[in-house]
Amino acid sequence: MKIAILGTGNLGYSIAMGILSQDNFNLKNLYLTKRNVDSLKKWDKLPNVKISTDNKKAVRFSDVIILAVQPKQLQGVLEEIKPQLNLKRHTVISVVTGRKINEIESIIGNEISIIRSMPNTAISVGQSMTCLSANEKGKENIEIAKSIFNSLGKTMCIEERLMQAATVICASGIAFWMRLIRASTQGAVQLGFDAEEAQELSMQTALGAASLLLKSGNHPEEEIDKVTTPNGCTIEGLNEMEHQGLSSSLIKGVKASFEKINQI
Ligand SMILES: NC(=O)C1=CN([C@@H]2O[C@H](COP(=O)(O)OP(=O)(O)OC[C@H]3O[C@@H](n4cnc5c(N)ncnc54)[C@H](OP(=O)(O)O)[C@@H]3O)[C@@H](O)[C@H]2O)C=CC1
Ligand SMILES: O=C(O)[C@@H]1CCC=N1
Repeated sequence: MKIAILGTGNLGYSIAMGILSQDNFNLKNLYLTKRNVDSLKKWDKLPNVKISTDNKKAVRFSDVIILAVQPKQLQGVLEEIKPQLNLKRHTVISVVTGRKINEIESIIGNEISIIRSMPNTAISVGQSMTCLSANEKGKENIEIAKSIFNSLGKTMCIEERLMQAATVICASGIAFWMRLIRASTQGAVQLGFDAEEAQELSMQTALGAASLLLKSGNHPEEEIDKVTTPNGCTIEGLNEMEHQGLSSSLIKGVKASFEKINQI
């Protein structure tokens, strides 16, 4: 596969990390662009990686174009690469928040494959939850996007109207879960663990909770019932958390994030 990432910032870099660290990724060429390429220099010597400021050249040498610039930068990049795009050859994948497929089509046309994708930064370690939706032409090439993102985590094809919600739950969501892990770590330190031990306990417990639900297919409350011994310490802690608004504050945070995304 010949892939270009236009805008190798936080997310683009994470995608590149994921691609380059997968042994079985079918990669022929990875073109990485940004305006100041200093932060990408460490990859300069890899035989199948090209670092450049030249978006047009990156498009000419690639089949799959991943757009990972900030929302306000997208229009300029699309206008710049439009003359290089080949309707039959290229698949354009945008990870840009809040920019709809029809906005992209209004610049590069609707005869080219356009896929909107929402991964998260765990893509760097092959554990992203990535949502995908496509324009009519892109539906023919959705397997290309699936094969990229399935090798870097899991994918779900969704209706485009849900893409903003997916951004909050999965892309912003990773920050929400990190903050919960940090809060649990702080609790563990208060109970006597040193910081490093505390973080390890929190991280593995979070991983265990998610793995248990994924593998068993059970509802969280079914698993919670197995932990809450009657009159025990777990229900005491859980109820206090709920009195303080744990679920409510999470839901309100998700809603606030969703309201903001519609203004981006
Ligand atoms: N960060 C995240 O976790 C997630 C981000 N997203 C979305 O992904 C996109 C990127 O986000 P993020 O990585 O955080 O942002 P960054 O600002 O870190 O990355 C954007 C990159 O684009 C580069 N860039 C800007 N203009 C151009 C240009 N004309 N040509 C080539 N490169 C350019 C910038 O580098 P330079 O200035 O050197 O050119 C920068 O490295 C955004 O739309 C964001 O909403 C989606 C999901 C998760
Ligand atoms: O915070 C943001 O706007 C972007 C989108 C999701 C993650 N980062």
